[in-house]
Amino acid sequence: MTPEGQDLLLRGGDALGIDLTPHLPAFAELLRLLLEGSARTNLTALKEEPDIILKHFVDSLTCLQGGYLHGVQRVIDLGTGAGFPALPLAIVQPELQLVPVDSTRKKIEFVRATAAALGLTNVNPLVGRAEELGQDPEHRQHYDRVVVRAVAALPILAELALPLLKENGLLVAQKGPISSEELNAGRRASGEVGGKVQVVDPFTLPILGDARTLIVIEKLKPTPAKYPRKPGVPNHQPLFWNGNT
Ligand SMILES: C[S@@+](CC[C@H](N)C(=O)[O-])C[C@H]1O[C@@H](n2cnc3c(N)ncnc32)[C@H](O)[C@@H]1O
Repeated sequence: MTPEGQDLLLRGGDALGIDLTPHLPAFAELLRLLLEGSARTNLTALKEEPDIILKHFVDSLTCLQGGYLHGVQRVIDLGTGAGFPALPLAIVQPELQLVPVDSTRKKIEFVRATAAALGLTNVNPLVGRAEELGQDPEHRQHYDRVVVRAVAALPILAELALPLLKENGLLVAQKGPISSEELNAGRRASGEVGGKVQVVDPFTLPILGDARTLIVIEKLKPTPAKYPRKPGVPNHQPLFWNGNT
């Protein structure tokens, strides 16, 4: 990582109240592996150092705002892609037990190899679909938190994530700006699957100023057995929602 990149990362961390100085070597290695992996296979659209630092590393850490991940253990990252937000979280919060999940095997292979190279023993990646894990007794009602960044519209996320949570567990969703239509559908869908939207927090990404929204949905009661529906159905027939994802 260049000195300019280090400076960006530290400034981004400062804006979130996190001193990333002790983690500079891990993030530098993550950057190197991501650039190397992206040259071999299509892992992420971002290829430039400043973009990766701000839009992947710092952006991933914005889900620590509000303290929703403090004092918890089992955290599943649905649709982790190349490992975001799971890998930055695992670096900064080693006490979290993280399960990054993606339906694309090559992405999970990258996450597994990268976690091993970084010595992150708190990361257990899994190839799978959220719809299947949500009906698997090993995973259903098993997690304290679900984190999810840039995967689907809110009503879809509610159906995919809530079955995986223990009661009083939280879905922490990192999104861009959200329309009132999507939010209303997300509220109704959350109620349908046993949860409630508790927090809608608009903020801007440090340094770049891009609009972001952190949404927290609490699971209040068990999710009806019919949810999540079969793979693909939540996306094609989202609960209470006809908009674009
Ligand atoms: C736009 S990428 C976002 C990746 C990562 N969260 C990030 O912020 O960089 C969405 C990822 O979600 C995965 N995905 C979408 N639907 C999924 C599902 N139902 N189960 C598991 N993975 C899913 C895709 O394979 C893709 O890698």
